[in-house]
Amino acid sequence: MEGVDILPHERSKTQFDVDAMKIVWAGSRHAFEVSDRMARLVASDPAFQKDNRSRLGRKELFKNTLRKATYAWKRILELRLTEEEAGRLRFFVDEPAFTDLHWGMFVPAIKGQGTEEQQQKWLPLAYKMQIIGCYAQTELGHGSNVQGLETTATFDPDKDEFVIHSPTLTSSKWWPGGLGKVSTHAVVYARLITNGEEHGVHGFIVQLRSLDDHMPLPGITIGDIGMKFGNGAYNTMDNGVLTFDHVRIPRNQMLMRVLQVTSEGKCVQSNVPRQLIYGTMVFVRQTIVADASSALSRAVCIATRYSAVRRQFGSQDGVETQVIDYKTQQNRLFPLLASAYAFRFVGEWLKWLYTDVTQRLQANDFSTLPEAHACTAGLKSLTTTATADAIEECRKLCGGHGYLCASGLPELFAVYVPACTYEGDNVVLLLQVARFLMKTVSQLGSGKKPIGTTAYLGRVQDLMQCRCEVQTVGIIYSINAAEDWLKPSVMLEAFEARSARMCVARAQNLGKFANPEDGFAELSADLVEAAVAHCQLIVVSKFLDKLQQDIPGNGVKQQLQNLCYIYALNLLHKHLGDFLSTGCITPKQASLANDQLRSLYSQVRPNAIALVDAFNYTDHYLGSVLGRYDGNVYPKLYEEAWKDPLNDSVLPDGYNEYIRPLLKQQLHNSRL
Ligand SMILES: CCCCCCCC/C=C\CCC/C=C/C(=O)SCCNC(=O)CCNC(=O)[C@H](O)C(C)(C)COP(=O)(O)OP(=O)(O)OC[C@H]1O[C@@H](n2cnc3c(N)ncnc32)[C@H](O)[C@@H]1OP(=O)(O)O
Ligand SMILES: Cc1cc2nc3c(=O)[nH]c(=O)nc-3n(C[C@H](O)[C@H](O)[C@H](O)COP(=O)(O)OP(=O)(O)OC[C@H]3O[C@@H](n4cnc5c(N)ncnc54)[C@H](O)[C@@H]3O)c2cc1C
Repeated sequence: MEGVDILPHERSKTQFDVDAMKIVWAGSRHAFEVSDRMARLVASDPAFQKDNRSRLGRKELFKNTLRKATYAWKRILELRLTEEEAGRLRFFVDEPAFTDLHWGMFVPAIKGQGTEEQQQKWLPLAYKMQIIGCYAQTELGHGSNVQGLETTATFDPDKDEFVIHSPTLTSSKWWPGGLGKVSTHAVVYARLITNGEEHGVHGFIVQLRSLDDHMPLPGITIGDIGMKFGNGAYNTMDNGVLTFDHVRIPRNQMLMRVLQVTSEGKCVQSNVPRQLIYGTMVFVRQTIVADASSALSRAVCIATRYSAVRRQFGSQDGVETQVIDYKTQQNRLFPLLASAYAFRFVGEWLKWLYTDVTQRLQANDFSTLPEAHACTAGLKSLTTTATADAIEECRKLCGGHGYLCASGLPELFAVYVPACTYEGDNVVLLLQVARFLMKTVSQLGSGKKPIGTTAYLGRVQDLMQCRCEVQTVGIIYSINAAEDWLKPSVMLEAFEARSARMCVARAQNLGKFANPEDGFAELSADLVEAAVAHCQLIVVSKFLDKLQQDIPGNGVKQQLQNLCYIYALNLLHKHLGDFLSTGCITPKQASLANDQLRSLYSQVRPNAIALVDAFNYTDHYLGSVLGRYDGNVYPKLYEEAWKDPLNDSVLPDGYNEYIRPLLKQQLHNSRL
């Protein structure tokens, strides 16, 4: 069987209702319908063509992005799309652009940190795109350490204005997307100074460019920071540099939900916590988790379809084996497939958590903010690291052809990998989670019961005390056969115990230091491991929770169960050292877990193609010859090669200048 016959044959083996799975993946029938409509709209419009991106020079590429982004906006208005539809349309256009920062950070910053009055003034302008905004926080010399920003906003009571200034080279704003060439406005983060006193970092709405001729306003120097990793990729974005030379803005352009500055320069703290200044980052981190499942599922879809099409080495009847049938390929690919689903569900849950904390904040209940911060920071870190690694693994899973731009994977990797850095470097964010965990553990003795995602720390403490005498044989008695690993309570217990024990052990080690900050710095690598264990537990537990829901569709739940256990058992295998060294499981139980994992791979194998079809990606969105829905890989790859500009002529440019003289010289020398 060749090419176009393979994937239909694979699909005929499916053991579940793919249409029902599509709805589970999308989150609801409504979400599925919106996504499906927007994906088709984009795919069918030649204006959104994207297959030439990697061949364009920077200027052409950027102009092309401007064209697409403004055309997308025109279509959004013409079709009167809802906010949800517009978001999906931009998603399927699949080209990083200034609009991501305008809608994704500038608008949320004003919503989250602006007063009612400020929102009323600025949001309508932003909603109509009469102003275009970006989020200017990071500086050349300071990114992770927000408290270390140098830009100043000094209040001048005589004029009722703030003076925004960049005192040093290192205080230049550096990186903000959309800043370099497009934004007319920015939310700029700067140290507030009133009456000679410092009041920490706050956000200010600053106009950067004239609304008439787009020229930078007096005192503002602005430009693009230069080419980034990869061809095409994130180079569609104008990440920018910006300096201020005593730029004046009215007092009412400081975002004042957290702290108000009066006309006398007095600071009045409102009843919301200071940390809300970081609120936009919490919001964006939550969306980045949802995006991780999109990027990962896209790579996995390409690698899975291609692994079914690709054959290597013989079988007795002369037909080579589909590479997807090799256990090694399954062992690399299926955990990534499972992770895509796992991240989807934890992303759904995180969205719920974010909505919940936002509603509480509006009612002046700030109690869940630390947990929301820890969860968004930790899950952003966990899912983006795993996704970036997974995209690269998918490229390798596609062998040599994965290295071709036509596979779609090099560009996907180049676009995706900065997610490990932006919106908080992943290690820095895990250290935030570790701080939260250590604080929680330190409060256990005081009788304060941990809640939410840390509730298990209270429970497992009890468990550790009452079963300490049997620790050498593992704390989970009930695993005596491979199938025992398929019990949700067993899996949860193993992950909870591992995380709790790692946290408690780290807390005990911290206690040995006279100065806790010294201890934290010295043990930070260990603390990061505990934070990872905690975040992995959250993902596993939210997947298990998902399975408790009513999931309609023939065989759908069974497939999700298989994926959930593959996700968890693969993690267990990868982090076996943690599980064994903390005495949570025995080597025998670990070996049973591996047996179970292999058995699950066999169950997923006939459904693999349908499980990636359930993502409902159009060929346009996938942007991959290897991942085509019809599996017609080789003829299309062959066709694609001829489109390369090098093949425009038989003889390359430079033949007469270089190749011909070289060959002639060799000929001449050989005749001597
Ligand atoms: C396939 C294509 C995919 C495309 C994907 C498209 C996605 C599009 C989205 C975005 C595009 C990219 C745009 C990128 C934008 C940016 O990068 S913007 C800049 C982001 N910058 C950062 O994230 C900086 C990271 N640093 C920080 O967050 C902080 O400085 C810190 C590390 C948290 C440290 O803060 P601080 O110095 O103040 O330190 P602490 O003393 O540790 O904390 C004080 C207390 O505050 C609590 N805290 C900290 N942060 C928060 C928060 N965000 N919310 C709530 N609370 C917070 C902290 O826990 C301390 O609490 P405690 O005192 O009770 O212990
Ligand atoms: C594509 C892209 C888009 C971006 N868009 C924007 C934007 O729109 N607006 C904006 O304001 N910013 C933006 N940024 C900037 C981004 O937020 C920062 O790059 C990010 O916060 C990391 O900060 P940094 O670059 O200073 O890294 P650094 O903090 O300098 O990190 C360097 C290394 O030091 C380590 N490190 C740092 N601190 C610690 C610590 N305390 N303990 C242990 N290790 C540590 C890190 O793990 C890392 O390995 C963007 C960045 C990129 C790459």
